[in-house]
Amino acid sequence: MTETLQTDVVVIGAGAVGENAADRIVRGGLSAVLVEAALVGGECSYWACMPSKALLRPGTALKEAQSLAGSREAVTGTLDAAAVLERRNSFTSNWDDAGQAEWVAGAGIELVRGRARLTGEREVEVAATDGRTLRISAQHAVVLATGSTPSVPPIEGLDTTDYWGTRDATSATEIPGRLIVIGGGVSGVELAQAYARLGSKVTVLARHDILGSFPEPVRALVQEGLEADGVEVRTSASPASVRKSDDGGVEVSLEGGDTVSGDRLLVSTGRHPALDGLGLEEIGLAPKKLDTDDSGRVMGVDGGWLYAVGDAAGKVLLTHQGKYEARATGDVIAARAKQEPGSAEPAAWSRYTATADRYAVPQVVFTDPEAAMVGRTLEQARADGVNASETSLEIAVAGSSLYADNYRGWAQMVVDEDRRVLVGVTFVGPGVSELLHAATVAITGEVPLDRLWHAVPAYPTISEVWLRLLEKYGL
Ligand SMILES: Cc1cc2nc3c(=O)[nH]c(=O)nc-3n(C[C@H](O)[C@H](O)[C@H](O)COP(=O)(O)OP(=O)(O)OC[C@H]3O[C@@H](n4cnc5c(N)ncnc54)[C@H](O)[C@@H]3O)c2cc1C
Ligand SMILES: NC(=O)c1ccc[n+]([C@@H]2O[C@H](COP(=O)([O-])OP(=O)(O)OC[C@H]3O[C@@H](n4cnc5c(N)ncnc54)[C@H](O)[C@@H]3O)[C@@H](O)[C@H]2O)c1
Repeated sequence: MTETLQTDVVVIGAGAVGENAADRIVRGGLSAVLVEAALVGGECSYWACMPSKALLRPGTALKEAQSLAGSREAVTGTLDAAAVLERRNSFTSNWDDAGQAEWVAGAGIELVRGRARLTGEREVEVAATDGRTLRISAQHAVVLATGSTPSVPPIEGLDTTDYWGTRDATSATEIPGRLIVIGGGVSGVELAQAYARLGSKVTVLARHDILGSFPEPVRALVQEGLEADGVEVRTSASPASVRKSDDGGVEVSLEGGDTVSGDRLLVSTGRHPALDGLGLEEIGLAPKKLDTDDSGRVMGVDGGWLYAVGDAAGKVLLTHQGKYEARATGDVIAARAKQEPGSAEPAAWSRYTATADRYAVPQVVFTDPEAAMVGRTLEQARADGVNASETSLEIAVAGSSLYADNYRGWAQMVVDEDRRVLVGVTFVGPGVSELLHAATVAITGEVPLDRLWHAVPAYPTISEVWLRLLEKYGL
């Protein structure tokens, strides 16, 4: 049976990003239908951010207690893996999205459960989970918030071997004896450490180095942290083939001849926008990646009614940044519908653009030590034509020595010398994730270094490293 529905805006995908886009659209006075094929809340809530951080945090808390004389003596046991998994389950609401669906209803958004595809201009068809087919006409816009899909590397034998993706690793109910991780990116290192601390013997296979987008001192300290937990980190290790071993486990053969054996294989080799099966060809698009402007509008679509946000847009694959894009896009759709001034061609840094995507994206890698970076590295800044300098030092201040015995960390600031403002800041060390937002504010606000000098860090905190950086810079 086919039914028709009219609304102002259709949002496809109810991950964190789609939810936020629909919320802003409704707050802006328009109606919105939100279509979800699986769980409302998406990847981050059930298979990514929340469960992975829930798997990591108890190990870090234990390590923190062990890093101080006095509390160290009080810790006599090891992690209770079953209790960690149980706590993880509570953070995913046991993979039940009733609470999220309730929030959607409370926000005045109409939820349709099913798989959506574009069938023409402002037209969406949904194969609903209850068997109906819905044809939805959107008066103003359609927003793609369909997330991303794991990229599977062309490794011989992988298609016939049983392996874990990040979804399996974040929702697992058993701790493998020996875990092989292919991919030394953010997911790979976080999950490697989580499982090592839960009792697995872990080997990471990184094609080049781990955390390739971070400066070298970060990579070195995180690698040391992994190795301290017994993780074997093999860099410049390219898997050539994979096969099931005779003992029921898995064997990975590396280019050059070495073989690594394990009980489980985790493949975490990146993700790409989920655009397949969306009917983009119906409107003359067939991209691997969409081209969007800073308001989220997809370029090359007559009438400018199609938008993409979050992982689907493929600019920054991070929840907080996708939600930021969703706020800008939701607001601009509502404003354009009302022809509000400044919404047609919004200025950079207006509420209708996600300008920070280009200058000030913060990211934390929740390993122990943590790695935290915002903005550009020295190399990125120079490649962008910025007259950039770098100042870096080891984190060794009163606050860090109190935080942990034998504290080790490193900090770097990248300065645009022509404007004397920060364009990038990186920290690595225990507890540095909470330092990052100060850097994000300084970069986004383009705070002049001579004024930043007057932002005095409280004593004794790890933030004192800001003062040391500015002093070393020459202030
Ligand atoms: C292991 C792991 C850990 C991570 N940890 C972090 C972290 O700590 N911090 C961080 O910021 N980011 C983290 N990320 C990245 C983060 O998970 C993503 O950036 C975020 O989930 C993207 O949100 P989204 O709403 O764009 O997409 P998703 O959360 O993927 O949501 C998209 C939704 O669209 C639905 N959908 C797709 N196609 C259709 C269709 N045709 N019809 C209807 N519905 C459809 C899907 O079912 C899904 O629910 C992590 C990623 C991984 C893999
Ligand atoms: N804490 C966080 O914010 C967090 C945590 C996890 C994931 N994420 C995000 O989710 C996205 C996906 O994470 P990810 O770690 O899968 O992707 P990624 O792009 O960060 O890392 C993928 C890694 O796999 C490697 N790789 C690719 N093909 C390979 C092959 N054939 N053999 C060996 N190695 C190969 C790459 O060199 C890279 O190091 C990322 O954009 C990341 O930012 C964020």
